[in-house]
Amino acid sequence: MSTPRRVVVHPDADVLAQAAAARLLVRLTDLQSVQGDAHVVLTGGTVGIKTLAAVAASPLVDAVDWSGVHLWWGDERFLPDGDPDRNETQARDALVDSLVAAGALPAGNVHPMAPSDAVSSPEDSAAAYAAELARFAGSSGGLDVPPFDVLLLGMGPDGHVASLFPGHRELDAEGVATVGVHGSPKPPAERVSLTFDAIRAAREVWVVAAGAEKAEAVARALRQDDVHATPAAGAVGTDVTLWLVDAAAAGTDDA
Ligand SMILES: O=C1O[C@H](COP(=O)(O)O)[C@@H](O)[C@H](O)[C@H]1O
Repeated sequence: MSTPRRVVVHPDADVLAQAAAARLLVRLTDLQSVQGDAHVVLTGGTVGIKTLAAVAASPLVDAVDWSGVHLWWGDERFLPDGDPDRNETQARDALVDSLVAAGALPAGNVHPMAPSDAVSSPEDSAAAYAAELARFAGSSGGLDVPPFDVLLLGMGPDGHVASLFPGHRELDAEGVATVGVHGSPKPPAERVSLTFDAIRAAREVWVVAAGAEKAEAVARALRQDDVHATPAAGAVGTDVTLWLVDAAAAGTDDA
């Protein structure tokens, strides 16, 4: 079912974020030399947001034609619009709003999940997102999602990716692109997430993880543990599955 996982180890979280940002910017410029629109799925989390800040600060940010880039989210915390804990809010602050304000990124290319003050439940938000994803779906059949070029995922110390948590029933969702999530062990309890079917439709999946507290989960995921115990083990792309980690998360940090 999977492409081989490639692992790149960087010295620390800062270098990891800088390198992931550079990799994303180069990937986008490469893609734009051979195709029209590019679809990127953003992640929340410490390294995910640090990476977006590094994109914003890079001189290469202007090498990308952002008018041809669509931004999606892999998961969202089900909170009111503008809540500082929303992945959307943090991504907007780190990168997205500056690109929109500069006129580089059309506001319509930004596709957030509906917040809790716009819809009444995580399920409603998930359904609305599935419909938005379907509007941009390719013609290749399968799940109705856009042709995701790069899908970024952070990973929690418990091995969760997006809002797919160990032992939760959403891990087994099939034939749907999105799910509402209740009872998340990491606050807030209510969330919205892409499913594994949607994640695995992406050409390239990049998992970014830093810190010694994630080393055990990284090791379990890389030895392809059961996804019910370590959801990150199930995150694979159709062409590339890339793990971008720091030395502490790789378990090679002697410090
Ligand atoms: O809650 C979430 O956590 C994960 C990982 O976050 P981190 O701070 O441990 O890096 C993140 O990937 C996910 O998108 C987010 O909603």
